[in-house]
Amino acid sequence: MHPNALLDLATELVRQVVKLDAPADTIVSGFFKYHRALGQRERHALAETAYAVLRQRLLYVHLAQSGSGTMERRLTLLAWQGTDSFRRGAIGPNEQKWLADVAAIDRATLPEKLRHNLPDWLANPLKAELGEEFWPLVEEMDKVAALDLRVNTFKAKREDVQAELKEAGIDAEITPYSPWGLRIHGKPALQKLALFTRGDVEVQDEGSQLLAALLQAKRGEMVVDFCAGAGGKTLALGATMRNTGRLYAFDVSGHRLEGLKPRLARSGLSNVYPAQIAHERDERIKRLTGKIDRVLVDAPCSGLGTLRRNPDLKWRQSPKALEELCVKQTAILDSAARLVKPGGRLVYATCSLLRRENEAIAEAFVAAHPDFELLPAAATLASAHVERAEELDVQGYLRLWPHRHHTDGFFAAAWQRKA
Ligand SMILES: C[S@@+](CC[C@H](N)C(=O)[O-])C[C@H]1O[C@@H](n2cnc3c(N)ncnc32)[C@H](O)[C@@H]1O
Repeated sequence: MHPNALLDLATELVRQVVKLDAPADTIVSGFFKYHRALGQRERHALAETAYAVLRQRLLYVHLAQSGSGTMERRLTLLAWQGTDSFRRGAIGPNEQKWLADVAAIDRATLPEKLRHNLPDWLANPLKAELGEEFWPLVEEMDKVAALDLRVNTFKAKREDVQAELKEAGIDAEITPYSPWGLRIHGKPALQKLALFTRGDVEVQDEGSQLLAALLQAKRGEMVVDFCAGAGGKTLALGATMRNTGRLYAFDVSGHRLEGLKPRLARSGLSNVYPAQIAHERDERIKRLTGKIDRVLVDAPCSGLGTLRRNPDLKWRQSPKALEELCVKQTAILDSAARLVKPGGRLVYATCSLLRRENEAIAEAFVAAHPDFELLPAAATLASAHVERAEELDVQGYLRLWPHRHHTDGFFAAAWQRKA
């Protein structure tokens, strides 16, 4: 495609994502469905440019106050993630000069807000939580996440999958913590590989894999994945259960549960029972009261731990939405806890970085439920063959940070119901 035409398309995509009226990944995939002729490298340049605008939106909007052309074109030129020669081929001397002038600005002299590119309601609690580590987190969240795979150990061995990927020209390293993980840098097309279609691997961030390790569902048990969605964690739990016992996958969204079906078919698991529920107090759930060995609550949350992949969330979430989520999290956790039998295990997890959705919810839960006692994360994870588990534990909770662990941000608390 001619550079001018590609830049125009990139500008159009940026125009759509900065409206912030829908999730960026939905907009990007819809855009590519419409523009089918775009090649792999062109798609990559366009998507990464749109994401770069979202990551550093405050900075780019500030810099784009100068220059000419539409605001979206200026943002696109500033954030361009394709080759530089391509960008040069699409612009005239005036834009060239403007870009050079902007590049000469010393970013370190800019106000703090333009350097961290976060709304105050998010920057302030993170600074309070992390102190000097706030800036390494900011830096890490501006990076593109690596691609993590979870090996389906019900079907395959990690070293065999690694060798098969190597044969396909893909270098995959063993993840530092998860006993089932492989990490790939770059974005090779995996969907057509035999090991993907036959269900030997699933794409899953190492952090998500560690939540399944914390629940440690075993052979023959009754297990509930209370907020199963498209079943990323369900599949990991089914594999640790070695396809035995009974694993209920609940969610209020039938659409999300639909997404589980093809993955389940690939996985070879037949112990999973997906069911759409109306809400967390659904009659179907009540029948399971006190009968379940292990319950996972992968709660709906702000998703702010996934900013590397979903940078639009920092602009689309709000303090009000956060408060509503916290009410929901408390209600779901309360209902899910009723299912756990004496001696059974409950795990509450989010992919949020904020205390408000994490420690605060967990602390309020134990205050209201003295029959649940914390299972310290380090020892619990170590017993599930997680390497260097002590690095993941903060005050007994699993706490994953992008800049410390190179995973998405996650929180999880595991409790045992007293017998
Ligand atoms: C963080 S996502 C789950 C992701 C999923 N566990 C995975 O690994 O792919 C949270 C899910 O909670 C679901 N949810 C929201 N309210 C719920 C409720 N009251 N009861 C059960 N699930 C609920 C949402 O539909 C969403 O799929």
